[in-house]
Amino acid sequence: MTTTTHHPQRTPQDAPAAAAATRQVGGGVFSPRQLLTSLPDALRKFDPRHQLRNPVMFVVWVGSVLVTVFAIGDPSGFSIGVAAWLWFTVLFANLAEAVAEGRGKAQAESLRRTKTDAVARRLVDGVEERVAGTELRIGDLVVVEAGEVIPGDGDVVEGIATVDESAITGESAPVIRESGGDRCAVTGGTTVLSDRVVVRVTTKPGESFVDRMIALVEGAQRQKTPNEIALTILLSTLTIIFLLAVVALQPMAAYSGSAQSVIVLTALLVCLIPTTIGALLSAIGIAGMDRLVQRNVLATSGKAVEAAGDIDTLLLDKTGTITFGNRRATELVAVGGTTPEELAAAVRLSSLADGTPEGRSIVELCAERFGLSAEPTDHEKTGEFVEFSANTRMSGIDLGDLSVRKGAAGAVRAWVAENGGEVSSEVGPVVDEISAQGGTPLVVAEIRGGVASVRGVVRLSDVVKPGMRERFAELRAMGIRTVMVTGDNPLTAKAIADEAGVDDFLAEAKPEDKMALIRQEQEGGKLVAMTGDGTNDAPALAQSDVGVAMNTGTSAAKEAGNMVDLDSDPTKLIEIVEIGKQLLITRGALTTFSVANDLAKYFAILPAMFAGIYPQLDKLNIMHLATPQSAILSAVIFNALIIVVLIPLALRGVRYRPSSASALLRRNLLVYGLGGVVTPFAGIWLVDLLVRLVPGIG
Ligand SMILES: Nc1ncnc2c1ncn2[C@@H]1O[C@H](COP(=O)(O)OP(=O)(O)OP(=O)(O)O)[C@@H](O)[C@H]1O
Ligand SMILES: [K+]
Ligand SMILES: [Mg+2]
Repeated sequence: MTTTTHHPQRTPQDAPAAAAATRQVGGGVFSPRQLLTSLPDALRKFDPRHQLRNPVMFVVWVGSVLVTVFAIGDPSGFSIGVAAWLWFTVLFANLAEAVAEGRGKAQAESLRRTKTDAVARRLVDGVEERVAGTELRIGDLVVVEAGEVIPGDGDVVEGIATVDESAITGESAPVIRESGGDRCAVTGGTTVLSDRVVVRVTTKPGESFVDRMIALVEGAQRQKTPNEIALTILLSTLTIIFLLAVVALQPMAAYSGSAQSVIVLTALLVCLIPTTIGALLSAIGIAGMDRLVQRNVLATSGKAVEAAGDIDTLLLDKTGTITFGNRRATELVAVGGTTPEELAAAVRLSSLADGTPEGRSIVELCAERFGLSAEPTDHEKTGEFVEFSANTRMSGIDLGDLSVRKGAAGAVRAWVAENGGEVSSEVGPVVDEISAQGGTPLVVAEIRGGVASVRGVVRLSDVVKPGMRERFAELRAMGIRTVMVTGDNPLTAKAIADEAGVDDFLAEAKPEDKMALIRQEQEGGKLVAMTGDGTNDAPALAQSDVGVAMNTGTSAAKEAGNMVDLDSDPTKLIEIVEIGKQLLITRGALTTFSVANDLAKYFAILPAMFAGIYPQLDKLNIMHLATPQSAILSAVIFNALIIVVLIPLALRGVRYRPSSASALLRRNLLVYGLGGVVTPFAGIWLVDLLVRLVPGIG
């Protein structure tokens, strides 16, 4: 069997770059050709059932039908022109959504290719049988050896292997997957490169990670977020107000002897209701998800992506998130007259059945340094193993009248005291020294012949991932407080916290403490993000507003969170926050633009419409639009074209630079508010120059 130490560690810095290179297929820059390739999908969206989901565009759809009926009854350049351009308005909105969805399709395609029909070697009562991967059920055990594709999602329950996950992560460096610890989860469709593992299947066929990923990037599972629903309600309200305003116009117009036709009123209504944002809203949301996928992050909810834009506090677990997480025994320190050999014998015994990476590394160290066997004798097999848990923070064995425990210093001290023993004064300084250096001390104690005593300390070493400090500084600049939460002791926690550069830390945290800390922050009105990898992080990941599970982590962690980072890079949250902020800003900016745009159109068209009856209004017709008809048609055309013009911005997103919320608001009001007022005047004037050439209009 290989050991984990000699494998190259992939660094979180270069992973996203490599992944991005392979992920350019679907995303990246917008090209006008996408408008053409998405046309069939856009046409399918004319289905009224689809339109109903978007009240603003549904009104346009109904208006188009209405005007078409009238245009057929009384065909003219004007009526046909308005009808055609109203349909174009609906088409352009459909296109925006179809283009956004289309970018995910290419990614989905490349993912589908990983769904090979792998043959599984299922274990039934220790006997292997070959079945199709699609026949696997939750709980099945399968054997996978070097060169074979893992047939389904699951947890490694036996063995250790290097796995090529490039099919999913785009990252070519192999990763280590092993039983017992926080790095046990494997994904169907990835390939085992070395060794042999037994995997317990954790998902049903059709509901695997890749299946869900495909559904996600295709936007098939997209549901409106609470923010989107709120905005849709606001837009619908505006639509109703404008509908009433337009209807109220008619008696006024009739009174002055110029009752307006249904075509004109419908055209006016469509120009006034917020069609720009109505058309682009869904594309903005899909594009946000897409940007995440391109950064190798999978979000299961759009709500989480939005929440990421407003995060105040980020909690990170230590082992496996801030550090690489392959915590290994590197030294044994005997205390109180115990010889190193005696300590090794005791700690080996306590770890023989300990399947965690820590436990196995202890057995390996004892074999390497003391020549002790890594396999239990028949007598040792009769012992009762005490499994490690994050709550007890201890593990060990009871064998006849001998009991051995190893674990966190506090937990083992308490165990010794409970059993009437005394802790040698040598233990404290050793524990403190290991902790101060960022190592994790495991204290080893025994009850032998009825006497409880500490025999020594194991040093577990782990390495902080590079580049953490700079990236936490970036998070600080974005106004986000970083807190490391760990089950480890306060001294170790402090040493690692200092090295990594987090703002604060919480040590000796049990799973429920991590969750309580999140609740406490949330009760103070804060939005909390959490990154973690372990089963003991799962409750906290579920409680947090944004729960990012490391891909290297356990299935429990991945299920509990609402995002998975395929690169297992805890500082990925910086990009997640940026994407969230960008999403919120883009939506805000385009809403501002849309509403300003609509109000401006009101003042642009009305004077031209009524100039015939109220000649004094002609002074307000500052653009000197040719005729009321050309003014109306020009406005409808402009109203449709602006949607297409803004598709690239909706997909790309408004750029986010760290700055205060009020500065950002001021800038956006200036650019998108003022821009929204001015553009229609210029745009309608330009379109009018062309439209007036159409016979019967100018
Ligand atoms: N196999 C083991 N046997 C005995 N004690 C262990 C074992 N593994 C870990 N411990 C002790 O239990 C403590 C708590 O472990 P836990 O997994 O809850 O947190 P952690 O891995 O240290 O930190 P994090 O929460 O950041 O992952 C560890 O710090 C260590 O002292
Ligand atoms: K409009
Ligand atoms: Mg842990």
